[in-house]
Amino acid sequence: MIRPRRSLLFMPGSNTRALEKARNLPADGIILDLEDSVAPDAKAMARDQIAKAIAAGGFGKREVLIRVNSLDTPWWVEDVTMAGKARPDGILVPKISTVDDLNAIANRLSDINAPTSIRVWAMIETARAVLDADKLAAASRDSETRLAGFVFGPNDISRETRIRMQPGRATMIPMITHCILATRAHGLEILDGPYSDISNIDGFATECAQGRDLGFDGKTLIHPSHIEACNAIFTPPAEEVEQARKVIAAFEKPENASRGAIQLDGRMVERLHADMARRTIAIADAIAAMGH
Ligand SMILES: CC(C)(COP(=O)(O)OP(=O)(O)OC[C@H]1O[C@@H](n2cnc3c(N)ncnc32)[C@H](O)[C@@H]1OP(=O)(O)O)[C@@H](O)C(=O)NCCC(=O)NCCSC(=O)C[C@H](O)C(=O)O
Ligand SMILES: [Mg+2]
Repeated sequence: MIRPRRSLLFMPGSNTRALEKARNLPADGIILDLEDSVAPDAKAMARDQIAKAIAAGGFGKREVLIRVNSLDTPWWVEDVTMAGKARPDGILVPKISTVDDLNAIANRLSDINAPTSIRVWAMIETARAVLDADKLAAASRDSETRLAGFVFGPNDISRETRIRMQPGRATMIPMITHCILATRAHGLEILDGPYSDISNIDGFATECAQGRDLGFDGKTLIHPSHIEACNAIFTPPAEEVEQARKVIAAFEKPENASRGAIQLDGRMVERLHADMARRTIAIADAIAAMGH
């Protein structure tokens, strides 16, 4: 089943107001954070608050992820244990670098008999993770890892590598493309990292459209004011959906049953375009079902 992931909004697990607001925001998903946005002395409180928020429900069709702390911290075991019991749709694990990291998360989830419905998302935000993106994505073939996809983390990549984050992202495009190829080679999803310049709505929209064109399935966000533009940019336009329906209808005609390529409105279309069209329609239908 295709699930729209145009917009996934991060919020600090320690921010009661944000957790409350999340129930009514038109994001496709929310990421309840225990990592960077939560101070060390607020980790326990945030963990408790997230568990209570998920138990209270009210997030509707929004996908709910918990971002736990990374494996090199004293908090991750308690974070994953809470998440396994709280039963979000998934957990997002920062600074995954090796398949052993993925296995450590899988083992903890298995030790606490966490339901298999809880999927794992890996943040790709270390140099090692980018270099080994294919190996990490290949680990999804072992269902024990529960790996559903990647989230690109430009801030940590910049911190570790000293590669600068610049408007237009020329410095980061090679690694973004490398990560996107790795996910697609193994049938995974991948979400773009957040845009920090909250008030620069034009800059945000430009980066969002670039992320879509590079092949991301959606974008992670840090502020509610980014949700609407993000949803609009990652929604297939009506004319694209209409064209997709025409392509499918054309190949369903009896006279085209044995043809691999046909002419439609002056353009060549092949059966691979019908496959792409079916995906466009599926995602458009899934977005319509979200109701926002
Ligand atoms: C950045 C913020 C701290 C700004 O917060 P604030 O100053 O309160 O913003 P506003 O006054 O503009 O807020 C207006 C209203 O919207 C609510 N709000 C704000 N942000 C969120 C949110 N993320 N989710 C839900 N609701 C939100 C405020 O409560 C206000 O509501 P109201 O009271 O009704 O007026 C803040 O936006 C924030 O904390 N954002 C998330 C930060 C975060 O999670 N960071 C971690 C993810 S990014 C990352 O980790 C990078 C990655 O790992 C990498 O390496 O690249
Ligand atoms: Mg990060």
